[in-house]
Amino acid sequence: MKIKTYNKISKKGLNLFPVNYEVGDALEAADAILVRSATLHDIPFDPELKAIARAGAGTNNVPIDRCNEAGIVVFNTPGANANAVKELVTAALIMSARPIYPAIEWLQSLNETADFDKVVEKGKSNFIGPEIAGKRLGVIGLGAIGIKVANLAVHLGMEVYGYDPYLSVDNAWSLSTRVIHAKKLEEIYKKCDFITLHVPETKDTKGMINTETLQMMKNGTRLLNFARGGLVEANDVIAAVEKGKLAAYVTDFATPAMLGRKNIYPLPHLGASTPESEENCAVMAVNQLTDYLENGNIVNSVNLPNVSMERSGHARVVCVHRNVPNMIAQITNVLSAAGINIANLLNKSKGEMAVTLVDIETTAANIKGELEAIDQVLKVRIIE
Ligand SMILES: NC(=O)C1=CN([C@@H]2O[C@H](COP(=O)(O)OP(=O)(O)OC[C@H]3O[C@@H](n4cnc5c(N)ncnc54)[C@H](O)[C@@H]3O)[C@@H](O)[C@H]2O)C=CC1
Ligand SMILES: O=C(O)CCC(=O)C(=O)O
Repeated sequence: MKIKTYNKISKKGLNLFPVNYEVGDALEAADAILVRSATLHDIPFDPELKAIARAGAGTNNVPIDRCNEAGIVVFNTPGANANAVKELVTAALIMSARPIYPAIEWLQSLNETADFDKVVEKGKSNFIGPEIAGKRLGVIGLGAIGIKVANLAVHLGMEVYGYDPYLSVDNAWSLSTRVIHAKKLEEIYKKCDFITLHVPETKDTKGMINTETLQMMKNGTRLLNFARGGLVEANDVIAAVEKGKLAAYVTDFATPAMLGRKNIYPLPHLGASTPESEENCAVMAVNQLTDYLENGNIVNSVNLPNVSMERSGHARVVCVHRNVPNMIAQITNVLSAAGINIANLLNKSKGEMAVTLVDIETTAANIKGELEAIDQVLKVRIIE
């Protein structure tokens, strides 16, 4: 198997690939891609490409529609970098209130003088900022990161409002009972002193922070964006900071126009940049990819269902297809016409996509073409 990497991926993960795998950033005709933040939108996919693993959470750098058309499974690593992001957001929360960055900048600019201590003591009055305890924090998106941020903020003495209309049952169990359920985004915008974004960038969330929504916020709101740049209309946010509507904007996703501006604190997409998170993501991504390439099992895919079946029989047929009627019958008809006995079968669907795993008693290399010819079948593999 050839695994093409598009970013620097932790060795701890890469070392888990079977020894006969070729792994590198200059491979042609790759069987799988391992990527962090590099965008794959303009990259043509080889017919051999079976899977893409995003070592991280957000998959908006992967063209999911194109992957669906080609039967390519896209994985991510849910939660693997959530603690790293939570810790940076905690720093950002305090940085947005206490002018730590300008204070350091000012101090660094001082020259050595006899009255250094006096100058420092006098100058510090320019760097007063409020405490976060007792203030209201709105957390938009209560997934792996949002939950950790919300729970921590409760411990820091904040009154926390959470908004997530798609909150999963597992996440609900992990959320502090002291987090107040905001039923509408407006509630967060109107009530909160601090707002932090933890939603994926989708067609629903793109540009959600704009002149209209900023207008609903209290004067002097502090906004944190460690989710995606596309969630905010950059020019509207800059204008809101200029007018003081936002007292601070701290973001992992700066635009050039945001640089050098007072009260805008840009970071170079550092949320997941800890050794622990880089290792967690790489290990999870490599294990998921290997299980798919070796066994057709799927765990943590964003476009295909989870399927895991113990290997039995002689070989496994992996069919990725559209979620339409009569697929199992057509696949098993091809097998039975070839006199192949089925040892086990599993079929699952997710949205418009589905996968069928069939363990068979004999080899089936000769029927790959027939399976591929079935209408709505997107990718077929026979794993011996
Ligand atoms: N700065 C960085 O380095 C990192 C940034 N991220 C970004 O943070 C995002 C969230 O990451 P995780 O918490 O790990 O993902 P997650 O998938 O665990 O959580 C996302 C949450 O957003 C909710 N959601 C989706 N659409 C929504 C909407 N329209 N309104 C409100 N809630 C909505 C979902 O129900 C889910 O609970 C990622 O999609 C990614 O874009 C993630 C990791 C690192
Ligand atoms: O890998 C990275 O550094 C970025 C992480 C990220 O943005 C994500 O997981 O969505």
